[in-house]
Amino acid sequence: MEQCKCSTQIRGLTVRKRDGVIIHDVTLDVHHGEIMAIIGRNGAGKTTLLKALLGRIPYTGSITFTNPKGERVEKPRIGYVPQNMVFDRSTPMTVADMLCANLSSFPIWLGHKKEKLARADAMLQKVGGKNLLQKQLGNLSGGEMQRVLLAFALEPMPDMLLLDEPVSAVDRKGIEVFYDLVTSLRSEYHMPVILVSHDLSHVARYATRAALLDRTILVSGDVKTVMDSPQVRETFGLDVVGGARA
Ligand SMILES: Nc1ncnc2c1ncn2[C@@H]1O[C@H](COP(=O)(O)OP(=O)(O)OP(=O)(O)O)[C@@H](O)[C@H]1O
Repeated sequence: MEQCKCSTQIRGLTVRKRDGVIIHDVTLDVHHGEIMAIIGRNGAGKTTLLKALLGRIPYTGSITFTNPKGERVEKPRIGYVPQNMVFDRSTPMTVADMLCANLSSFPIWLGHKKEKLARADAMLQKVGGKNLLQKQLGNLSGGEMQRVLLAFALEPMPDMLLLDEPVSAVDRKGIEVFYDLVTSLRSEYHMPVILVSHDLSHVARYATRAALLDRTILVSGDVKTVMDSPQVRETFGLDVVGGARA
């Protein structure tokens, strides 16, 4: 499989909405092969930063993607696992319907072609969800839904993966399985991952670098440096020792 390619350079990124500035002058580099955790209080602008990276909202400043040779990549493939997915839980739609719809323009009510179903199954196997194919979306647990969303984000294999609080409503075992998967994607495909999280112990355990955002980047660097910084202690109001609550 082709190795994932994109590093990103964010320079002077500012997002404004009617009520004023949401994020201001954000400058950050994320290199391929690293898991960059974005941490910060509620409303600090973390999701807004991801939306700007996805090109879903207008911004000023620049976001540049480059391959390992330093060449610019104009349209990188970016996989996104959102904070949550709002949908009608009574929908008869199955995981197979969702994944196959992503794989073809064939209307799902006409059934699925065998090869698409096999591919959807392979996508699920990659994320440890091999028995989920025929389940209805409304019957999935939080952890199962996260795996389906991850499978969805990985087809086609992206150049960069964005995860927004991917483990809310997921139990401890499910969280570990999810992060182990993300870690293996990083090592197997050298995929850069940007992870928004409130859980500092997960950040300490799984991220390679971190940045504290509060409308702008207050501190960034290796995880320990960021965790030990006065800015993080002040924001989260706790002693952080090696990334865990003291
Ligand atoms: N479309 C919008 N219009 C106006 N304000 C918005 C819009 N989207 C977000 N905001 C505001 O921007 C701020 C940052 O929101 P954002 O969702 O990026 O924060 P966050 O750090 O991800 O928060 P949380 O940790 O609570 O998920 C919030 O005050 C929010 O109300």
